[in-house]
Amino acid sequence: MSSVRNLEIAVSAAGKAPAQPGRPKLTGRNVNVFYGDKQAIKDVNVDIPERSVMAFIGPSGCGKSTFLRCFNRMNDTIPICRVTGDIRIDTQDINDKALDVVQLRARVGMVFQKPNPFPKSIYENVAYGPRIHGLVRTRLGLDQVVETSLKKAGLWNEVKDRLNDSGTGLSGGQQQRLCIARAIAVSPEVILMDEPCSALDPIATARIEELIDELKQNFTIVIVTHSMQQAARVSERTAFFHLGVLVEEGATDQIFTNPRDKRTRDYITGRFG
Ligand SMILES: Nc1ncnc2c1ncn2[C@@H]1O[C@H](COP(=O)(O)OP(=O)(O)OP(=O)(O)O)[C@@H](O)[C@H]1O
Repeated sequence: MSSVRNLEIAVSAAGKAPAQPGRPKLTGRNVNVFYGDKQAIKDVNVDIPERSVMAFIGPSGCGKSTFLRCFNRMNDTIPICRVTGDIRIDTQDINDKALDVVQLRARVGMVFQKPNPFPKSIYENVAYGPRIHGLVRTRLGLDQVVETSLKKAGLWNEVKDRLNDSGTGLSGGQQQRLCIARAIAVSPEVILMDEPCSALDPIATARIEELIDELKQNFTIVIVTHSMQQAARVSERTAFFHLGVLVEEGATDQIFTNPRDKRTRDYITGRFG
């Protein structure tokens, strides 16, 4: 990366208010993740403050997505994957065998790299979660949740006259906002975002970034991104991973302007990765 680009990242990050971490919403202590014999996450400790945005950055394959998936037990869906350590939402042990994973995933929603609306109407995409979780029992209540969720996701004005059209017929950026509305509809506390803009053009990306900025008033957001500019723009805190290790975590402006670790400095100045 050129020094000019790096300077742009630093300037963008330095313009943010200094981030004093709030009360931790998510915590990980001595977290290790294995795929068979291969260790993907090595003894990671982190506190993720509530109602803020934390970005996970680092070179491809360093374990960002693997670690993100620990917070809603999505790694359970990979048979060879094994997670150890203590991972909590508030004081609740996420890996507690007695914990209802469906309920956990309502509390900790997820938005994926590729928008993945159900092949159903726009309305049904948003209404499905509240209905199966029994959050709303009347049609009027459901209408209200659909409208509120689409408004919070910044999509209402674009779709309000065609709620019965298929969600898959929307543009990529609209589909991603529909997926965010779907996540919001079950009133989560946390939204995990795994490279949510990587399939989007710059305008759709800017729209999602604005949305993230609004959503952090109410939700704790963790975003995996390959774009350091994006991390600098949207996050209060940034965690840099390398080879499965959380090398450095701190206020985003500190990570981009004054990293403590040489590996972080090398990555953000484009010397590797
Ligand atoms: N389902 C899987 N089975 C086996 N190994 C896996 C699986 N998923 C990830 N890995 C391995 O775990 C390591 C971390 O992968 P992960 O996808 O978490 O990294 P990442 O930092 O998110 O990468 P990227 O930025 O390329 O998405 C890699 O070595 C990867 O090959």
